Amino acid sequence: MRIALIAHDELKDEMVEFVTAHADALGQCELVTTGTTGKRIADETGLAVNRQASGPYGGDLQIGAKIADGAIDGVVFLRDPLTAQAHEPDISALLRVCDVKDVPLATNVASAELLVDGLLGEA
Ligand SMILES: O=C(CO)COP(=O)(O)O
Repeated sequence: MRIALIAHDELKDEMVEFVTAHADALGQCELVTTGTTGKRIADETGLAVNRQASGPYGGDLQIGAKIADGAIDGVVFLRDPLTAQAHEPDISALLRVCDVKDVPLATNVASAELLVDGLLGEA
């Protein structure tokens, strides 16, 4: 399975916590991340990640392109619902292409648990 992991700054601690809790299952996957999220995950969980650019510098679009290519099976995108992002158009494009390609997308930890359970057979 190829899983994309992305978190806005206020949610990065939650992302590291989530990945740590599911390290066995996620460790079997190819993990694709945006830049800073991936650095946190790699440094703090030891899992290997394929880091793209940071979100504000095109990382969301790079992951969106992989989704368009059929190269991603599921996306966990812990979005900050309380902070405006300068690269909101890129974020919208990523969310949209998930719907276009019918790729499972979780935007909070509760749904991310279900996504991991559904795709990887673990909650
Ligand atoms: O901004 C992001 C997603 O929109 C995440 O990017 P970083 O992981 O580089 O912080």
